[in-house]
Amino acid sequence: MPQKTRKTTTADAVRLTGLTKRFGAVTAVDGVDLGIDKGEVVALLGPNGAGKSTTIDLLLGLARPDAGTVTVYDLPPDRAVAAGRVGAMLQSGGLLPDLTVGEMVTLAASLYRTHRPVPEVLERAGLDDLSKRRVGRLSGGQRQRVRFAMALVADPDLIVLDEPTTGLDVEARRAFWTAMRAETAKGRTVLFATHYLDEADAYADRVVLMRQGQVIADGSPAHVKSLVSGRTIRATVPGAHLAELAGLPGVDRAETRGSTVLLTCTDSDAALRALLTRTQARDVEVSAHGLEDAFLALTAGGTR
Ligand SMILES: Nc1ncnc2c1ncn2[C@@H]1O[C@H](COP(=O)(O)OP(=O)(O)OP(=O)(O)O)[C@@H](O)[C@H]1O
Repeated sequence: MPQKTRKTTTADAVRLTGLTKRFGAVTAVDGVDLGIDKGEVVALLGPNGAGKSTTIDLLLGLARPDAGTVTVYDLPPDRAVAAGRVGAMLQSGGLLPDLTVGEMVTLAASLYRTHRPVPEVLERAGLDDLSKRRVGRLSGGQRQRVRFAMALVADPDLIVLDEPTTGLDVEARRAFWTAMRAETAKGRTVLFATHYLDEADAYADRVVLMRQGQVIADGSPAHVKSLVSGRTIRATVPGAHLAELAGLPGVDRAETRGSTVLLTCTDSDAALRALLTRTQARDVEVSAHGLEDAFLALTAGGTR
C-alpha cells in the first residue's frame, strides 16, 4: 500500500470549544476550550476523575458532547477517525484474543484505504518477535504494544493515547517513549493522558492540567512548575518566629519541618537575601519544585 502524503492545512490539529459532558449529576468535562497545534506533543494530566478519558472519548467521537464542539483537522471527530487521520490507543478493549498479533494489526490496517506496511509497524512497536503469538496469550505490557501498533498503522497525523504506559515496567516504558519519539520526529501531533508526571515532564512540549472537568493550567512543564512559585528554601533559623519568616520579601509561606523551617517562595532570590541578612539562618538549601509538587498543589482537593 502506498503511504499517505501528510496533508497540510492551516487549521489546528484539534480544537475543543466550550466542550461539556455530563453523566447525571457529574459534569465530567466542564466547558473546556483547547487548541492543539500541528506537531505539538501534549500531556493531559489530572487526578482520577478529572475528565481526561471523557475528553479523549469526545475527541475521538466515541461520546457526544452535551454542549460545545470538537473538530479534528477541521472535521467532526468521527470523520477524521474514518479518514485515518487519528490513531488512538485506549486503556482497554479493541483486541481479539484468538487472532495472532500479526493478524490483529493486519485487521486494523484493513479498516483504512491506505496504511503503513504491517511489518514496519510491528517492528516500531517492538512486536516483530511476537507476530505469530495469539493475542490472548500476551502479557499486559505486550497487549499495550499491540494497541500502540494499531494506533500507528493508519499512518495518522494525530496520535491519541490514554495512559499508554500503564502496566509497563521501566524498560518497556523507556522503549515505548523511544518509539514515540521516532514517530513525533516525523511531525505527528500527539495527545497523551498519563499519571506519570515524569513522563509529562520528559516527553511533552506542553502540559494541560485538568481538575473537576476543567483545565486549570496549560503551558510548558516549566510553566506549570512555576505556577506553584517555583522554589523552596529549607534552613535552620535559631530564634525565628514563623510569622516573621513568612513576612520576609519573596516568601509566600513558612512552615516548621522538624528542627528546620521550610519557606515556599514567590521570589527565592529576594527571600534568600533577606534570610541571610536579617536572621541567623544556617544550613540553607534552595530547591526547585518538581512537576510532582506542582501537580499536587494545583490539583489538591480535586478528586471526587
Ligand atoms: N460512563 C459514565 N457514567 C457515569 N459517570 C462517568 C462515566 N464516565 C465517566 N464518568 C465520571 O466522569 C468523571 C470523569 O471521569 P474520567 O474517566 O473522564 O476521568 P479521568 O481523568 O480519565 O480519570 P482516571 O485518571 O481515573 O482515568 C468521573 O467523575 C467519572 O466517575
